Amino acid sequence: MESHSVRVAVLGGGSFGTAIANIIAVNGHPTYLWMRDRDNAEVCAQARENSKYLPGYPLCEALNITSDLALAVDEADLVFVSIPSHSFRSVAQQIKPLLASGAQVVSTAKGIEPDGGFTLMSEILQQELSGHPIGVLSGPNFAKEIVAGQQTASVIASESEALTARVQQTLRSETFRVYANHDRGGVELGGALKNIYAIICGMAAAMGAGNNTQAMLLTRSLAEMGRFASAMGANPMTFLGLAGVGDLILTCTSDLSRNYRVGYALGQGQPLDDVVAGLGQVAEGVNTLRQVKQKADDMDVYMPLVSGLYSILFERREIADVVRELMTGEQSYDVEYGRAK
Ligand SMILES: NC(=O)C1=CN([C@@H]2O[C@H](COP(=O)(O)OP(=O)(O)OC[C@H]3O[C@@H](n4cnc5c(N)ncnc54)[C@H](O)[C@@H]3O)[C@@H](O)[C@H]2O)C=CC1
Ligand SMILES: O=C(CO)COP(=O)(O)O
Repeated sequence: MESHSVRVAVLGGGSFGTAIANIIAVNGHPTYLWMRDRDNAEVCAQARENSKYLPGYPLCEALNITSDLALAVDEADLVFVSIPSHSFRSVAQQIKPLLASGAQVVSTAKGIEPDGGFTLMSEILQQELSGHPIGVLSGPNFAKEIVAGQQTASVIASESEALTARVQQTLRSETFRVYANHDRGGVELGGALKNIYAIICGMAAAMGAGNNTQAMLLTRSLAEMGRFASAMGANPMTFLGLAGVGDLILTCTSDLSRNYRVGYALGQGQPLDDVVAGLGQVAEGVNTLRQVKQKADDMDVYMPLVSGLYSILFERREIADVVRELMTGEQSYDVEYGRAK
């Protein structure tokens, strides 16, 4: 436990923000969970439960739940931004005038800014909150399993050793373990990219894919992730860690994943807009697919699974035709880090 208490703000009263805020409050640190909706904040504070996102899981009595952003952020030593990528920049801009100097800021979002510039969430924080130490938290972390007390590991990535040490101390518990990594870009890309492949694996499962196919998809997904990350200057070895293969396996094999559920529904023939609208939570993989497809084309990075899913979701191609094309295309190398194809 950190020698003194750390004042923490968690922004975003959804599944993941609520889960990590609760851990930190249970650990005895003054913790504020900010959610934008005042009525929802008051109901959660009274009920000591986030019934919309994590029904049935009581929240620590010491956890402060508020819709007052200034109150939440004021004098915070450490701020977690658990806001979906579509609104991430606007929230970062809102806290800019409120942050104490030296406050450390950590993104938990696993997405890419939707404006087509391929901006990562930590890059948004750097742009909007320059001068503040920045980190990224990612890994195989289903919020529902965290609050259920399942043993979980996560990774905090930052150039700042002080930030990684503080996050490790603030979040650690008997059921939550945090590993450090210096490759912030690689950890962040891992968290974002895996959501694309979760959609693919959910779709395959809905269509009756067996274990052979799931194993092939997981392996070739990892190959594409490493190839793309290398082209982006990240360390491909990062993808052998929790934010890479760890989160890929988790999210591609469980219907606890929103992205997996989107893919499954698509595999059953449901229209994308209906599926996303019916989810009630964020599924970052749909936007990430658009951004990664564009970036891979721009950089001429070979990502057949990304291109195949893109053609199904946005070019109305039949799944069966795309699968046939992928299976009968040019055969290449198994492990090809450093090779173009
Ligand atoms: N780092 C990790 O291991 C994990 C990260 N995540 C990521 O963290 C982010 C949040 O995920 P969840 O909490 O699961 O999403 P969620 O869909 O459960 O909740 C999103 C929350 O953001 C709020 N929100 C949306 N737009 C907003 C705005 N403009 N201003 C203020 N609040 C706004 C919503 O009201 C909701 O409370 C996502 O990018 C997700 O991929 C999710 C699970 C694990
Ligand atoms: O990132 C997650 C688990 O690590 C949550 O995945 P989904 O966003 O697909 O639910």
